[in-house]
Amino acid sequence: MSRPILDIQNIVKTYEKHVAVNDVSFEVPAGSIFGLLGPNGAGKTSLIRIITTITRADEGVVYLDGEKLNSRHPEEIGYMPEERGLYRKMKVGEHLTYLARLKGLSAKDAKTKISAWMEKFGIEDWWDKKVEELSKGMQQKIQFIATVVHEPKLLILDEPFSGLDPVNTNLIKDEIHSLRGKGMSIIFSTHRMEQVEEICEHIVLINKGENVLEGKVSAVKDRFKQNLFELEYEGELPEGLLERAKVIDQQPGRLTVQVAETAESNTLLRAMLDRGVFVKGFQEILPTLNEIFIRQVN
Ligand SMILES: Nc1ncnc2c1ncn2[C@@H]1O[C@H](COP(=O)(O)OP(=O)(O)OP(=O)(O)O)[C@@H](O)[C@H]1O
Repeated sequence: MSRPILDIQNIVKTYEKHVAVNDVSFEVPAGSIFGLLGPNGAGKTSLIRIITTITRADEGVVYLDGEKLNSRHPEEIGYMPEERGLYRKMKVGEHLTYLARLKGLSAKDAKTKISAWMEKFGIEDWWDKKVEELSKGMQQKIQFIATVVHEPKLLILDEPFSGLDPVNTNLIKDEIHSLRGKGMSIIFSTHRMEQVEEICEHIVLINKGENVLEGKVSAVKDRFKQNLFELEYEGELPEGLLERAKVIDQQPGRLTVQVAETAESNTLLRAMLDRGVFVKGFQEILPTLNEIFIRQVN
């Protein structure tokens, strides 16, 4: 396996007496979109602030691309916090240039790259607009540009779609996929599990400061599956066909069953076909990440 972009080992963070992060370890595979999940107060922001060197861990160590976290690393990370922080009185172009310069870009490079992003988003005429003249969603696009303009190795996005309409959500989503396609690694933190299902390949679930679940989304779902299958058919089901399966739900032409083990679903399907049932659909029902999240944090 290639080296992870981020290797988090035994991180502990305590605020006065409250342990916000309690011995958390996980790896973020390079070039992946990784979901950092957990309920309110789980410790996600505390972890992100350690990764971005805003605060220090009390214990543990973080490696970015194989190197122990150090003062050069902020230039290699792009962080879009949930609390957006743009200076309202500054003009958009000037503001983006200022932020890009902080991340190490030359004035010339900053201008070229910012202009390219503004053009890509169709907002090139916003250069001289003041931040306060922009709507919340418009400011969010600016914040996204500020986060990615220096082409960081690691992008950390906290609720990047909050406040965006569906068109702009898709625009940012497409950009996230395109950046990932160019090799960027992306940590995505959100409470919207359907977005995680859609976007992330790996996840870690933090609860009460601890890592309670991690892995590939497909493997996590597999681990929590309950051998449920949905069948769509035409006609009547012959007597005795469902003897070995537990019927969870039965509607005309549609059946949800639970079998003792996955292989039994094949036996059931074969029995249906052998007995002349016209099967229109047959599929396994895997738990949603939302269901898994709720089960794990309760
Ligand atoms: N500066 C601080 N001082 C004291 N306690 C803090 C501080 N920052 C966070 N905490 C506490 O640490 C715990 C973890 O907070 P954190 O912000 O990391 O959670 P989170 O997972 O990001 O939550 P959310 O999803 O609500 O943003 C919470 O109990 C919070 O009250």
